[in-house]
Amino acid sequence: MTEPIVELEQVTKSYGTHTVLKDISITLEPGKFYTLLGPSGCGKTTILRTISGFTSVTSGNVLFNGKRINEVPANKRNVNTVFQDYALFPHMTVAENVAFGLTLKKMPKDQIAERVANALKLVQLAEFGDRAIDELSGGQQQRIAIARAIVMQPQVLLLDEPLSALDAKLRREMQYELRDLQQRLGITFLFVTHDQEEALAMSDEIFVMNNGEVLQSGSPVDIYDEPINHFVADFIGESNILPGKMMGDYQVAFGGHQFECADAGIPAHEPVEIVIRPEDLNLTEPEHAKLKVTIDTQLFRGDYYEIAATDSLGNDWLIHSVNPAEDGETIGITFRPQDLHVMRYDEKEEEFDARLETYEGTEDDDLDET
Ligand SMILES: Nc1ncnc2c1ncn2[C@@H]1O[C@H](COP(=O)(O)OP(=O)(O)OP(=O)(O)O)[C@@H](O)[C@H]1O
Repeated sequence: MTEPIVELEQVTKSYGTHTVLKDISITLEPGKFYTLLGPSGCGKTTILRTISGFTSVTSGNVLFNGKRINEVPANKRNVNTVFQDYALFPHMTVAENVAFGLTLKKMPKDQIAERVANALKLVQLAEFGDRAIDELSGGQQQRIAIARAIVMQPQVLLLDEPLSALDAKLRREMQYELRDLQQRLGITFLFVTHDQEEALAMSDEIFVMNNGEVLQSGSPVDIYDEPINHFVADFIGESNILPGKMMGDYQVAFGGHQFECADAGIPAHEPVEIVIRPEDLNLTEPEHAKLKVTIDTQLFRGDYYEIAATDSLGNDWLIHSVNPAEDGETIGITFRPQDLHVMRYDEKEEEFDARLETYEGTEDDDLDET
């Protein structure tokens, strides 16, 4: 494994009796794009602040290149932050804004000019150095805030919801740009968002947080396909989450029937939850499927129909289908066993990872659609 650049070891942060970070352990490797994803107030910004040095930790360690930096002041850490509101100085030009940190460090003027020009080029605003800040669009201001951070040549760039003030289209463009910039610079980005689509699109690795804890970490695909619990399954993408019962390895019961699945290592008869993504469900004639649902309503979403339906036990279902259905119609739904994911109640990430590792690849690849 590559040597980590930043590590949080069992970091806890409390304000009085209010604990906002609970035993956080995360590792960042050089040159990767990481995202902290979670709802408002879950502690994302506080994690950034413990790394940048603007907040002290109550217990635990913050390491940078293997060295403990708990007591190292913010200005001595090789980390820069891009803030949500950009925090640009309105009375300075673009170039003066970008140069600000280097001027404070008393770097020679010609070197500053060269570094500023490079940074502006990297964010595609090479010609904008003499502009006033209020002559820039929101997206351009956003890029200047990034230029001001990268001009310092940090080893780690922290980005606190940097795209939240932009409209949807610009936000998408900036997602490409930021990802591209991270790859060109080759430095570690730790990006904060509460937007799951943004996290899935941009990250090498996501830390899903709730209530001061990291619930799950992994690649976007792993987290989407194998969420650890109800919160993660619900927060990331759209899901059908139903109560069920494990019947033995690769067998699970829910909705009044037993199904093959790709999950194992869970005791028989244990109550579990089932996740099936709406896009993994197929509509068929009722006689061709164990599960039958009645269509409640549907919305045309451009490239698919989003269909809301209910099964005979009263469970709600969300189905994405390229073909429309008819309101009130009873239809069958099928899915592939490998698209059904079983979650244990209260399983910890280490137990979940160990179980996946033991059983991964041992499932029968010839499982039939049910
Ligand atoms: N200086 C402080 N004093 C007391 N409580 C604080 C302080 N800073 C943050 N908190 C609390 O810590 C919790 C986590 O806040 P934090 O800003 O890290 O959340 P967040 O996930 O970044 O939220 P958002 O997405 O809304 O920015 C919140 O309950 C917040 O009220």
